[in-house]
Amino acid sequence: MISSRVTLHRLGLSCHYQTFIHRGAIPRTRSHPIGQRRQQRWKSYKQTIASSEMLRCRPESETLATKLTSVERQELASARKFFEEGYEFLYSAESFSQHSPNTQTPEIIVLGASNVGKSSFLNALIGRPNAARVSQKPGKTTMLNAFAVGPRPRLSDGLHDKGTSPPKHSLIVMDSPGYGYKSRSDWGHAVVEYIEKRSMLRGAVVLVSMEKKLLPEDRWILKTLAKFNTRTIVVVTKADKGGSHWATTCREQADVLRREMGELEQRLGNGWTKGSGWMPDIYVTAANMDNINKLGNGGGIGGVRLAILNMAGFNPKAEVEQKAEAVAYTGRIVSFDDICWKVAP
Ligand SMILES: Nc1nc2c(ncn2[C@@H]2O[C@H](COP(=O)(O)OP(=O)(O)OP(=O)(O)O)[C@@H](O)[C@H]2O)c(=O)[nH]1
Ligand SMILES: [Mg+2]
Repeated sequence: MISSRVTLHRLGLSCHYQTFIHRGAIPRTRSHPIGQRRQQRWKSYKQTIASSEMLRCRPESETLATKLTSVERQELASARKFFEEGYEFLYSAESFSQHSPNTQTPEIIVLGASNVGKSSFLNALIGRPNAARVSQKPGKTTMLNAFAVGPRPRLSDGLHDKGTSPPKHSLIVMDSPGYGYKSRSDWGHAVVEYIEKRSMLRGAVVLVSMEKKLLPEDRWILKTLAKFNTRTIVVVTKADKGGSHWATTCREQADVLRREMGELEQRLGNGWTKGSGWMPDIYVTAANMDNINKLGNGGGIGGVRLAILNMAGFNPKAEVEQKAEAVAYTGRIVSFDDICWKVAP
């Protein structure tokens, strides 16, 4: 077994050990030496996950946590600022016809089995532990719930619909009911119609629990996304439940997912390809994401924020790169502070 110190070293992570102890997040048993040893391992493991903003399984990569360049660090900070800027709950919809019309704001949808952590993920994304309701019992979210997030966009005249009030936020994130155990029987219809017809949908984030093997429903949702050529990011959740083998299990899970998406690409041949239809980097998140302050960043949520912004058409990278390298940029600059979205293709 890899010792905790080696694990930390290999992942290139900083140590937030003291912070955890002071916050009382970890019960301490001083008297029993074996108990102490076990506890020590657990602490190291928790801090390993908690202290990385960018936990992702990259194809052919040994490590899960990428050592960040200063540009990437700035991008992560920009993405965080975007998502934590503010949010508003918009509406709940049971069927496609109940969605509010939207011709301006990019949307993304969070999908996954019941209890996989979709609502917790949304809360972690926007840094608001209580925005979407979370429960230990499967079947908590029963409708598609729309949340507007991010800064107020500055729209040029051509982009703003006349006669409507301008949107207050730049992106809509749709929480969804889970499939599988305790889900509504007509779940599939409402979600498939949304994926097929929602014109402002820019992509989906599919959550898969590290605890479970890929479910038939996971395969089905990936196939549906592929069929309608919807850009897809996959996130493995609950990595904290994997014990000392969490990294290996996440990597194996990521390989299975990549193989599945690669086969769909071959079978459908409709342009849903690696890198543009489905993303080969698979992100890993972990632990108590419903309590953001306890964990700091909810595992690799930073990297997912960035991936979502790219998927939705925002481009914090251009701004960061331009600042970092101070080069003359002749293309269109999408500034983060004064964010506006790329014109839809
Ligand atoms: N250990 C651990 N628990 C998590 C994680 N993410 C979420 N949970 C817990 O998993 C349970 C389900 O979380 P939800 O966010 O409600 O899951 P959901 O996918 O929205 O569930 P439904 O709405 O019922 O489909 C809650 O008790 C969460 O606290 C995680 O990364 N690690
Ligand atoms: Mg939910």
